[in-house]
Amino acid sequence: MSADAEALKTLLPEDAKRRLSTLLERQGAVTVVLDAGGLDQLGRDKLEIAVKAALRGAEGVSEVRVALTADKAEPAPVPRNGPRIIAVGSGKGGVGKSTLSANLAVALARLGLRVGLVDADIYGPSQPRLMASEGRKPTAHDEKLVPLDTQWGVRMLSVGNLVEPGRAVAWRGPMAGGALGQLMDAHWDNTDVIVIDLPPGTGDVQLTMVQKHKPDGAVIVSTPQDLALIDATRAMNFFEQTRVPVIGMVENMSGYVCPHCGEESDPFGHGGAQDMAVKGGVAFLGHIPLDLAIRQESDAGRPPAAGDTAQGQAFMAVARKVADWLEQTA
Ligand SMILES: Nc1ncnc2c1ncn2[C@@H]1O[C@H](COP(=O)(O)OP(=O)(O)OP(=O)(O)O)[C@@H](O)[C@H]1O
Repeated sequence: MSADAEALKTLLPEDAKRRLSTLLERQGAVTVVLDAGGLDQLGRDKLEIAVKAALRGAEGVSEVRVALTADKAEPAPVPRNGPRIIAVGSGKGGVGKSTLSANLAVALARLGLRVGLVDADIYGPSQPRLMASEGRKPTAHDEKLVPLDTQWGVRMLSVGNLVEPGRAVAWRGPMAGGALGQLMDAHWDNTDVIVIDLPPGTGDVQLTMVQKHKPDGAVIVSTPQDLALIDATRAMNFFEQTRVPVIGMVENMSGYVCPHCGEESDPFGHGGAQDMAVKGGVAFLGHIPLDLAIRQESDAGRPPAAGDTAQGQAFMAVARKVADWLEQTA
């Protein structure tokens, strides 16, 4: 552990020091994992607030994320025989993370895998629209949700299928964590891989999700713009800190193909994410063009990856690399 992290540990309230499992610091972003065993909701809230208050003012700290886990005495997670888990993350919203997640799931299914899709983007669930399951409600048996079937062979669960649109927006961290737990602990038998569409950013909800459900790997989506790339770096650091291997980076909205004349231009630049992947030592999984057809088809609930258009091929190329990674790390 670096000297900075050691110094930060001394600033924690006494109770938090006793409960500390991990404290990591990277470029001003501090990740704190605490054992919240025996605490009720009020106690958990107080602990989280106290830790954030203690560290936020500290020199060089720009961001504090807190994850509260169950009792420390609980056995460490054993290797699962269940589905592999791939988290799709981004440093910020609007870069096409949900679009990529849906199309990656459909493309992996086309490659012959049995695929599940979990929409963990609880504050803006868009998978029901992208996967044409709006208004459908999953059933439950044995107190576990049964994923919805879709016409592309991908089974899915989204908070958007559980609550009325807009209702989840007011949820606080623990409620959000509970809802995500239900989506993950569902009947995912006969599934090879679950693709999780994470909420944008690198905050507490993402941290809890990653701590609790231990993805096997992460795919990071970015646009080629400089600002988006700064955020993508944060996402990369986040997965590194939480010990989730980064499978690679996808550059979305890369090169604009004019629907009228077919000419290609680069409104957001081109290749930035690829350069960053190379510099950061992570694999580059491919470019997805900025193409009106992708938005129109996605909005209409027809994932482009299901077709053989140029857009569909771009998603298939990314999925092939992810499938290779899954095979190599099996
Ligand atoms: N390659 C693309 N070409 C054209 N439009 C795209 C492309 N990728 C995504 N979009 C559009 O951009 C918008 C944002 O995409 P999306 O919802 O997937 O992003 P997000 O990163 O998941 O956003 P949020 O963080 O808000 O959930 C959508 O309208 C989507 O259809």
